[in-house]
Amino acid sequence: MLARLDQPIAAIATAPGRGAVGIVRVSAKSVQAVIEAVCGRALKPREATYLPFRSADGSFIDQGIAIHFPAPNSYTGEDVLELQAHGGPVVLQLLLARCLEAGAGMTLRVAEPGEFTQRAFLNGKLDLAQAEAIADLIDASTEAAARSATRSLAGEFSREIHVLRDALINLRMLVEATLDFPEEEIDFLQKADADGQLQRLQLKLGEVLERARQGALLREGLHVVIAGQPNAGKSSLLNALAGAELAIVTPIPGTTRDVVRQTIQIEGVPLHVVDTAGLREGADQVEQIGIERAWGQIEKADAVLFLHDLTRADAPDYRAADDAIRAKLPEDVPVVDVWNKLDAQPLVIPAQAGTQGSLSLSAKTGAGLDTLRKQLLAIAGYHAAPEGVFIARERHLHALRRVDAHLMEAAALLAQQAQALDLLAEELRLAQNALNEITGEFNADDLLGVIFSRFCIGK
Ligand SMILES: Nc1nc2c(c(=O)[nH]1)N(C=O)[C@@H](CNc1ccc(C(=O)N[C@@H](CCC(=O)O)C(=O)O)cc1)CN2
Ligand SMILES: Nc1nc2c(ncn2[C@@H]2O[C@H](COP(=O)(O)OP(=O)(O)OP(=O)(O)O)[C@@H](O)[C@H]2O)c(=O)[nH]1
Repeated sequence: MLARLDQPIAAIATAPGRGAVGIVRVSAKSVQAVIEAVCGRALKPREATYLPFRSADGSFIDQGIAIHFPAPNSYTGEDVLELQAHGGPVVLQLLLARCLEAGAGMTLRVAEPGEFTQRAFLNGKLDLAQAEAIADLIDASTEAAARSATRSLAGEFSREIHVLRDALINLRMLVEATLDFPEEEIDFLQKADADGQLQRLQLKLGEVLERARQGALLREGLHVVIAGQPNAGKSSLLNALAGAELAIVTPIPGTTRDVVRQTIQIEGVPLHVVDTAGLREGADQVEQIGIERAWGQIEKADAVLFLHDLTRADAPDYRAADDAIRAKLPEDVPVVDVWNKLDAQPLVIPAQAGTQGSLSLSAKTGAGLDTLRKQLLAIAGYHAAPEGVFIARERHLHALRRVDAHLMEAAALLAQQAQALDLLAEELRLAQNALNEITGEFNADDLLGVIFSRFCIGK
């Protein structure tokens, strides 16, 4: 692996397919050999030069722009050459092949996915959270997700983590110093307000965790399943939410036989909506498979919109069939009772106990859709002002929750009048490790450096 990290790499940096401009990038200890062979002249550092890209036989592959980013001032921190050509798949493949040929002497190879960014991380250009934010920015499905990824990329998330880490290091210094001078122990910790420090740290961690949770929501989105009896208007609701005719709508019960998916957004939160086959007994074989798939989707959902037909709300057999469905809904998935066709039957239906609420709307006219959208955001727990959110991943949330658990342990130990100072120290150490996982900084010397620089050990 390490040897591979030393190898020069090249790749087409732009999306596959046709485009106005396409870029081939080379990163190596030195890209001079490739510059000489392909550009046929020296390049001024970090300056765009318009020139022909040359084949080995001297013919031109394309006329384009070349930029040399001398190490270490480049995206990867290595020597980087960028060739900006016309964006055709064939011309870019030819240019890449030409670079590989020109760099054969230094074993230039095609980069693996993420390898340029991995080098940027290893060369200290970015930390791990920032590197992940680059991928999240590229994958963002809404503007809010993209903006919060940019904030993480700019280091906002990492800065919050560093603030937590610095406070944690201070506390660890206190505890570890107390360990070294046991006769002063309790006094020392009390005087330095170790309790207060820990409490403030926990409070701050709670805030960061909440912001990260909002960011993770922007990244992952919410999986919502529309379920209910045939003809309740499930496909109509999907279409109304999406603002497009995606699913087939007919008055014939059992129209939707397979799941239909669509990602829409509410205030920037991606919503993965699934329309399912109507749930009923005595369906034919194909419909039955659709119904089984519907239940499979319901079990995996973050929320279920249980759709009912308001015009049939008074029919005992209709209510009985709804009750049968309700009895089978998983307990741990939030359910919203949605009474549809409000335009045809203007009735207000009492809230169903034990659900995330009940509302009525018309998929046909759109009345009540806004209330539903707000309800979905509330279930997701999304309430952030988008400018305060930074993108985060499940991995980050997991690490932050582990930090939280270690700090709770530490608080419990501290409350026991420091009878187990070494255990307390260990909990704080584990908390810091979990924090460091987020930014990818695992270096134990960090802590030692700070301790030694601030404490006079000989004293
Ligand atoms: N043409 C082009 N556009 C691009 C990229 C690229 O590689 N090429 N990027 C890549 O994905 C992104 C920009 N990322 C970059 C990050 C750092 C440096 C760079 O030269 N850094 C130096 C100098 C910094 C400075 O002058 O402030 C350094 O870090 O020392 C360049 C691009 C998006 N746009
Ligand atoms: N008046 C009125 N009719 C509606 C409304 N929503 C849906 N419908 C009608 O109800 C019928 C069934 O709608 P669909 O959206 O196909 O219902 P579904 O629940 O997907 O049906 P299945 O595919 O059978 O499960 C169609 O004739 C729709 O036009 C509404 O808000 N008001």
